[in-house]
Amino acid sequence: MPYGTWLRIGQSPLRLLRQPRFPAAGFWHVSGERFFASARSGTRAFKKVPKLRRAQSLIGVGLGGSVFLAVAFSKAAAKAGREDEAIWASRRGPLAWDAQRAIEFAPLIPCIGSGLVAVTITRMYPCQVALFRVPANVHELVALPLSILLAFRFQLSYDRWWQSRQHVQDVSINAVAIAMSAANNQDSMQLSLTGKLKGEIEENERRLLGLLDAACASVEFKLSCGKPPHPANDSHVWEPMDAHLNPEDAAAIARAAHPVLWCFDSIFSTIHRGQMLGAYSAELASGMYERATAMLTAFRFCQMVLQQQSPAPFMVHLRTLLLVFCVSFPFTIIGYVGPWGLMLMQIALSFSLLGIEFVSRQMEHPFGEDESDIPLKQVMAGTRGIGAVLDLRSHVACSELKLSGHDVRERTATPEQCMLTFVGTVALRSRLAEPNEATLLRPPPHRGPPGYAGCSLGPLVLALWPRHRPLLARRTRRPAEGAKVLFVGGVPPAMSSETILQHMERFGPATVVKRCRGYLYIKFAEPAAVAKARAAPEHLVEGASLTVEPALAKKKHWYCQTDPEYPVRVRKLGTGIVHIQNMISMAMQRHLARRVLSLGRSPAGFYRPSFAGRHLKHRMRLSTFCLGQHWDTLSHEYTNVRSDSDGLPVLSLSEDLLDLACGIQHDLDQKCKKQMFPKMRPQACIVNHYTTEGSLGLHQDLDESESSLHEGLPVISLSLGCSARFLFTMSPEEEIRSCVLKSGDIFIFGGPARLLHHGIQKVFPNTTPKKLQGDLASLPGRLNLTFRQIR
Ligand SMILES: O=C(O)CCC(=O)C(=O)O
Ligand SMILES: [Fe+2]
Repeated sequence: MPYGTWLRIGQSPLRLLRQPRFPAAGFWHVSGERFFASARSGTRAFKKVPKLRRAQSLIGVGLGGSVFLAVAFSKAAAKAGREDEAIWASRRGPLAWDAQRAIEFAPLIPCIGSGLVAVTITRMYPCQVALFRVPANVHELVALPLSILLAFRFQLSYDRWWQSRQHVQDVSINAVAIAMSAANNQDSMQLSLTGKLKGEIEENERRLLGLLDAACASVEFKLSCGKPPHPANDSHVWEPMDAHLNPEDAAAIARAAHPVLWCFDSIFSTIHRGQMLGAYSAELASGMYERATAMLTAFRFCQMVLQQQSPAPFMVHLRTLLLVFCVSFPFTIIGYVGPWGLMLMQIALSFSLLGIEFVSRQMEHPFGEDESDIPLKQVMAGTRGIGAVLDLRSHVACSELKLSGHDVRERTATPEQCMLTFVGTVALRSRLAEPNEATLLRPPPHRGPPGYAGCSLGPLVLALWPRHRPLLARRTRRPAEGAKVLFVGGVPPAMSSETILQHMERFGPATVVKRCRGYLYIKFAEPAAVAKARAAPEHLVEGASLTVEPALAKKKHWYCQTDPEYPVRVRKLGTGIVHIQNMISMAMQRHLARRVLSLGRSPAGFYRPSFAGRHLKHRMRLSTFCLGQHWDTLSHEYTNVRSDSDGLPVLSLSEDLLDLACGIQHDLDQKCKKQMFPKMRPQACIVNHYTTEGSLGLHQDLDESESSLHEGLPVISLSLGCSARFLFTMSPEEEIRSCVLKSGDIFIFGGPARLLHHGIQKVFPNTTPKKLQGDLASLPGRLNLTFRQIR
């Protein structure tokens, strides 16, 4: 049909075509008509519009050139070993033609089919194409719900993949942590125990290590459904599930209907037995139980992901819309673009929309044999090695460990140091394949106590390099006077200071500087004696295990943040409400963490309080202990003894903590250049510990004296460890606001906001700063210290 006829015939039905309904139809509209015309009448149409032809050629060359450049860049990146940039050229890229390609083209086939039908129609009935067109508005109506569903689907599947990956990691990390807690404790026990009991404890520890190893192997087996992983996800070393189990356990796991549950059941009973044998303190055991429960929870999550598909109504609806949209698309643009353009657009649209759906489907099943599936064996391999590494340690006495050729034999080490040295060695040997785990287990960089110097390479090298000795001395920043004083915690109320002094004098001449409830300070004549006392594996006095750490030097404001990585920011959240981000230095945070741990472990340490509900007593979702004055959660009074639990005298509030609270107020005033709150001198400090399941309902701190409340003396709250969402409001009728309190943050409320309603809604797991993880390893979660003046 000649070109003129086409236009003439097209007057009535094809008038529609002139109204650009499809995006960018203006340009393509003309070109499409001319293309169809040219198909019938040779190249006449193009000859008439040479500019248009040039433009089309330029666009073609531009697109082709971009693809060529992208591929060339990817190839160059692949050659340079930059796998992350080699997307197009990699064996997972869209241009790969083997089964490794990450994107499937198969779903394009039906869509290409409908494109071909549309092209055939335009060829056969060029004058009637308008009759076959689906109005663009219909497509727009379908496009909106479709894009919402696709975005939702993609996000959820990606989260599902990523969360599963994290949960697999959690299984592995918690297994390592339990193994290390057990072995670390075992080390200190070994030195004080002999005979049958020691044998039983050792046997129990070996069993626990074997069970943890079997738990990891059985979790892998269950999640991979026994199928071998993709070669890229395989691990070099993979022993059978029962490789480290004793013969009875090996037989039992073979018989067990559900080996994973059997392993966890046995892990729980082994921890319990360790506790019965006296190998693990209640706190240590409860930490281990918590980690074992976290492992089980993580496994359960992965199992749910394995078994649970996305709900059918959602999937059916999404895919129906998708199919309707993609298959009918060529009939919307029919007549607007030429056959080639139509096919290209159809392929591009189907590829992008179906691509989202099929990528989502791949991620929805994160366990399997595909390369993009979670590398279960690789994640677990590092953990499975840990049993052997810990076993190995028992053959290598800590005092003989050599760290990268530097003999540290001269340094007598505490179990804590041994652990750090050991972990350092493990990391150096790269026994833990996973970079995350190695980072997690790496000892925190040396900052504080000089005794740690033997445990990390940096200070050791500095110490051996004379030019840098002054630098090292500065980093330890403990004045000579402070270095002679030792803080002794865990002191039972009935134990006399003389008895403790007698015990300590074996390290050097000493005097008692100050005796408080629950702890005391000893001053030695020589700083070396402090190091010796700290290096002793245990301080058992009249059956009580005392904890020691160097006392803090009294240096003004040394607790303040100086690290530019953590900028201090004062946020005024309302009249009388201030949040100071990152106020407390990492050195102080570590010191506080150790102090809280040592006090919390003593007899008057952490307990789980209850509060009186209307009919029943409820247990609070946190553990607590008080310093200075005890806050009775049942009678809501401050007392000198723990009247709502064991009746023990409350631990004293040490002067350094008191100074800290006063210093914080002083510093805040300096920063804000005015007095922010009436001056408060704390008489009580409540120390709370929240696990990641912990929370504290909205409440007011009302139990201080009327005058304290009336004057608006502030409550100062200091956070350590995991971050938490803190809720607050002036009255329950008003909007509840929230802020995230991170480790080292201070929250103060006082003045007109003294009766603020506040609480902790959620503790975010795995948010403890890396440098603090080592100190809080046996008490993961969040710590909070609130200072208040009672009278
Ligand atoms: O943990 C916190 O941040 C709040 C503690 C608290 O409100 C309290 O102990 O009264
Ligand atoms: Fe409170």
